[in-house]
Amino acid sequence: MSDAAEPSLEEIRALVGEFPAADAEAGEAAAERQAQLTKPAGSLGRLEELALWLARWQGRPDPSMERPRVAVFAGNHGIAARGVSAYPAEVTAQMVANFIDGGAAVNQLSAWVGADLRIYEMALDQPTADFTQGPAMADDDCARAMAYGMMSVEEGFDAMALGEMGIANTTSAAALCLALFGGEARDWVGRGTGVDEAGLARKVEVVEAGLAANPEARDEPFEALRRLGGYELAAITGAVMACRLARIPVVLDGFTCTAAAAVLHRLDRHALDHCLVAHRSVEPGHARLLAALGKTPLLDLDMRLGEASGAVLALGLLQAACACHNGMKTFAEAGVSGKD
Ligand SMILES: O=C(O)c1ccc[n+]([C@@H]2O[C@H](COP(=O)([O-])O)[C@@H](O)[C@H]2O)c1
Ligand SMILES: Cc1cc2nc[nH]c2cc1C
Repeated sequence: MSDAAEPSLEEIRALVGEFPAADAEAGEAAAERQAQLTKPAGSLGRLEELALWLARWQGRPDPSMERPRVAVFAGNHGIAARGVSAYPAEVTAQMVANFIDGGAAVNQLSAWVGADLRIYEMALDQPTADFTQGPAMADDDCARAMAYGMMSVEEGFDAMALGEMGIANTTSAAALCLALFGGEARDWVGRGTGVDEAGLARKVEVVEAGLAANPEARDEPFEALRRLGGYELAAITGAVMACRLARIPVVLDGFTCTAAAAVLHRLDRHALDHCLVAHRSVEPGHARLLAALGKTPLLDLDMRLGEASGAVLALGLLQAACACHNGMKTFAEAGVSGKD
């Protein structure tokens, strides 16, 4: 039974219909300034696009990246017991301890960009159910995880970088993508933390068994999330929604994080307009997913770590885009001759 204070999945789903559009006026004002900056038109390439995208979603002609937040959600998965990861399930909690202690890659990268890093640990001692046997989450557990992710979003941040930690979650993400976008299990499955050939074959089997046990996952995106996702994935879906409602730009990390956000794309193809994908993960399903979403990642650094590492790197590029956009002189200010 769902508590009166806790929203149901239906109530959360209804929020998609309330998603605001970007601020076109702020975008136009930013574009007008950009056209006057001391560079050949378009010569800063995607840095120019990034500045305009930030301006539209922040609703200001001078986009800011002084206050970025990083949110990493951690959860455990019942399917971890099926030998689908190169690492044991205990690593999820051990890495959370490492994040809190400051010893992980995401800590160093967050310090490098000056981001506020938050770790959200989600009932690590209670993994989701094994989705080869039925739904991973009950309705109210999934709704609660989504609401938890939504609550991580506070006003006052310039952008939100999202990421996850959860042993076995690349298998969950693969099953989710198969339910959302179709194809074959092998199209969405990869080596994750580094499984061998036998591990890869087990991942394919587990994804196929998951879809066989949860045929309803193909019918509706939130059902796919509930049946095949995990707590950290549901929290990411919720955080992406809350950012959209607050018009906070989002930077998505790798395959697992993008898969969680993709649930919303299947409900509304403009639902992820406030999101950019930081990098293309080595996980082969990520390229396929990016194509399905029509998103071009910013970076391709052969990374496959997760924990928001790629997303935080991309925050650095957003800061560079803002520095140029706000700090450069115009042709008139600098006394540089324009195009003939
Ligand atoms: O998101 C990605 O692109 C990604 C690719 C490979 C591994 N990961 C991370 O590794 C864990 C999942 O890998 P696995 O092999 O346990 O499914 C999880 O903690 C993720 O953060 C993440
Ligand atoms: C060590 C380790 C660190 C991680 N960070 C995110 N996912 C991870 C998976 C493992 C195995």
